[in-house]
Amino acid sequence: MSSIKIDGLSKTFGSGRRALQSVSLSIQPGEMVGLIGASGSGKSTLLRHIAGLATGDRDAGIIHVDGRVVQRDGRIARDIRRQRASIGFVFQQFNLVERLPVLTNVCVGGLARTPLWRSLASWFTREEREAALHALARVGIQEQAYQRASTLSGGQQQRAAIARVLIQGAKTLLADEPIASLDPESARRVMELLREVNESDGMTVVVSLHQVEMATRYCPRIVALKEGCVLFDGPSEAVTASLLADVYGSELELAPAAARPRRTPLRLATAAAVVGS
Ligand SMILES: Nc1ncnc2c1ncn2[C@@H]1O[C@H](COP(=O)(O)OP(=O)(O)OP(=O)(O)O)[C@@H](O)[C@H]1O
Repeated sequence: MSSIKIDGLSKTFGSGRRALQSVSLSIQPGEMVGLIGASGSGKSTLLRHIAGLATGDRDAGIIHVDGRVVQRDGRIARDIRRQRASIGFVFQQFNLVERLPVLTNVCVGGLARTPLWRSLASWFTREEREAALHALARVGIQEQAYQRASTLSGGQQQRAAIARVLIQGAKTLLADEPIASLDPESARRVMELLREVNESDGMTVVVSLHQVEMATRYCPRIVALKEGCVLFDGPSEAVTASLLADVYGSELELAPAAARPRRTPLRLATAAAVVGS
């Protein structure tokens, strides 16, 4: 059974903009997939649809996660709250409640299993707190557990967000440009953490990234979107310069040299050179 199965998903926004066009994908349990594409190609829209945070066009598409329907023909499944408990979502901007302690933010990951009144009162059991501390230790920020989330660096906040997904007990982790606001070292640590969660816990990870080099380094499988369509779906080793030129087009041409993909694999550097020349 696929971890994520998407069949014929299309999404047209009110403006008439077709953000996704007949997208079909099948992702197996334990895969780590990098989602790449130029700005506006539909990466965030696709991730939000998988998580049931947005609905596709009517009569166009069905999404299963762990064998259960998330949405069908533009309608969200009735049991979506239960479904969401098994889908972790990490955002570019961390989505922590800044005035609350890190520990509370992480405990909230167990929300689906917690009665609403207890969550609202920020009242968690000792077991829940211990589990949150354990998750914080795993992501390497246990010493910050009692600080307000706002006092953490960007990288630490993103690691807290991942700890929250660990508490959630999610089988699938969707990460929407999780390193876009981070410095290179923090970005590397977050990507290492995603890989660790993927390999040690067998969690399925789908991560959208602007940095092609990061995507090919950490994700064995790459899915490239262009104008809402799947342009490429294959192993990262098969990502070539000409593919990148096709995926990014003028965006790659216009990007400052420092922002272009560099280094390994060699063909990525070639892509920048070819397209930028
Ligand atoms: N709420 C919305 N209303 C109207 N159009 C939208 C909405 N959200 C996204 N779009 C459009 O859908 C297309 C896909 O957007 P999306 O954010 O998924 O792209 P992306 O690949 O994630 O881009 P980026 O890398 O810049 O974040 C874009 O043309 C965008 O303008």
